[in-house]
Amino acid sequence: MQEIPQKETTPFYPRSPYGVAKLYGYWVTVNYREAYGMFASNGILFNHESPIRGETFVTRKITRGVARIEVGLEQTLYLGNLEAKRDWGHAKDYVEGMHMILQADKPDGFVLATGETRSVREMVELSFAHVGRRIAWRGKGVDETGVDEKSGKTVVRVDPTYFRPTEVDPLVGDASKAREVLGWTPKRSFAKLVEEMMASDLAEAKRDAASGKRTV
Ligand SMILES: C[C@H]1O[C@H](OP(=O)(O)OP(=O)(O)OC[C@H]2O[C@@H](n3cnc4c(=O)[nH]c(N)nc43)[C@H](O)[C@@H]2O)[C@@H](O)[C@@H](O)C1=O
Repeated sequence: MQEIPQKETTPFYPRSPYGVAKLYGYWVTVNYREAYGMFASNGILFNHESPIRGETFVTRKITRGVARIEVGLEQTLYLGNLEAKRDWGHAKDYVEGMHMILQADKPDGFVLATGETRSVREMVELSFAHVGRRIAWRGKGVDETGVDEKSGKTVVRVDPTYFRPTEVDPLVGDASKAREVLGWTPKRSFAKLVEEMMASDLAEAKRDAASGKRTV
């Protein structure tokens, strides 16, 4: 990581082919703006989540997994790096931010982020707390497990398959420019985001349980 927190002027250091490809999009936008005077802006959006987030991204994987464990459809949630930290915001705030970027007086580049980080571990604890379960962590590294204090069952395990070859740690944004120039600030808290995702995934898990659907 080149600078913490990351702002518009922080040098890019992409850590995946996907990140590398995004830099093409970033610079071609700058180029069209500077070369042809087009209203072309970049939004540099940190992680933004919601109940309709894809099931393989870690926030949704956690809320969906916890809900399915709660209704008895699954036993265990397998995760990668529990210490990974992200700046997770609510997608609705980011969509509002994108709209504001396009209404600005002039085109430019803006970081949209909450400025707060949480770990995967915290996300797990908060999600289980929504169904009244406290997690006790036992062991270390790949052998670490999360035990539901109420039932004594192991509900979280580490699977190294999910480790990233080049982890970005910690990822946290500074959205001061968006606040000062556009008046954008995220309105929805992390706790509210998790609450919304858990409510949605619990409803879905209950529907799946009622219809006998047990697919992962
Ligand atoms: C800003 C950026 O945001 C997103 O990309 P991402 O940050 O890679 O999102 P993610 O939810 O896959 O991983 C978040 C963190 O969670 C850790 N982690 C632990 N255990 C598991 C695990 O079991 N699964 C996954 N997926 N991640 C895990 C993993 O190591 C990583 O540190 C996209 O919107 C992307 O489009 C984008 O632009």
